[in-house]
Amino acid sequence: TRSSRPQRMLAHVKRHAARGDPQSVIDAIDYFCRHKEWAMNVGDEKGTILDSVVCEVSPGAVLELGTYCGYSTMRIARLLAPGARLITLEFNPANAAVARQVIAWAGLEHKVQLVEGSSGDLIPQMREKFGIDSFDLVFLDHWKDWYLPDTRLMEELGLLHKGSVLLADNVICPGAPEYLAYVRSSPRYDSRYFKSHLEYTYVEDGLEKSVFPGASAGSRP
Ligand SMILES: O=C(NCCCCc1cc2cnccc2s1)c1cc(-c2ccc(F)cc2)cc(O)c1O
Ligand SMILES: [Mg+2]
Repeated sequence: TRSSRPQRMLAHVKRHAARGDPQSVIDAIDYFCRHKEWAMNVGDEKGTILDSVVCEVSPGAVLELGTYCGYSTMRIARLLAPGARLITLEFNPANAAVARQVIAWAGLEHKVQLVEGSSGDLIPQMREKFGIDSFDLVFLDHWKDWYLPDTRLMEELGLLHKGSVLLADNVICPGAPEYLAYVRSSPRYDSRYFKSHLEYTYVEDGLEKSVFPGASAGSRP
């Protein structure tokens, strides 16, 4: 049967990127998506903003919701300190299979744990299955109407600590209006919009960076 777009993307990576060189894999995917076939990676423009947030937070524990082909997974993992860990969740097994190969081609598999399944099922298992106490950084890039319920779930499970950073892709296109309203409305959330463009296009999109206030915030002093 006809190959899938992620499979064609992987073939392009194997042909044009150097094994063990994450930047060459990132560049190959950007070239493929800009000049051959559009795909929903965070892309180079928003990717630069993602990089700057990762460097600023220098997280020990990162959760990525939505792996797709592993593009943002690599952008994050290549910047992690030794011993820091990235757990990334992907719902679609075919995409997960491509992502594993992309991440391996970049030589980043030892920094990344890719888990297949839905965030609603997996987030409650983070402690028992992955020994995670809390996340320093969460990159939200999965179903847009799941950003808010999953954020509430992480709050309720105590998976966010004071200063944890949430970085959400696509808050304009396709959009996550309920999530935006939530993180922007609470006076104690420190939320900021980084205006950019939908990957590989001139359409407006952006990333919302929200610093979690700590469980006690919002209650009376
Ligand atoms: O849907 C998008 N990403 C989500 C895929 C969700 C699959 C998963 C669900 C799930 C549940 N639990 C755990 C893991 C996961 S992974 C998406 C779409 C566009 C886009 C598409 C067309 C268009 F015209 C304009 C923008 C751009 C983007 O940057 C995107 O990220
Ligand atoms: Mg996205």
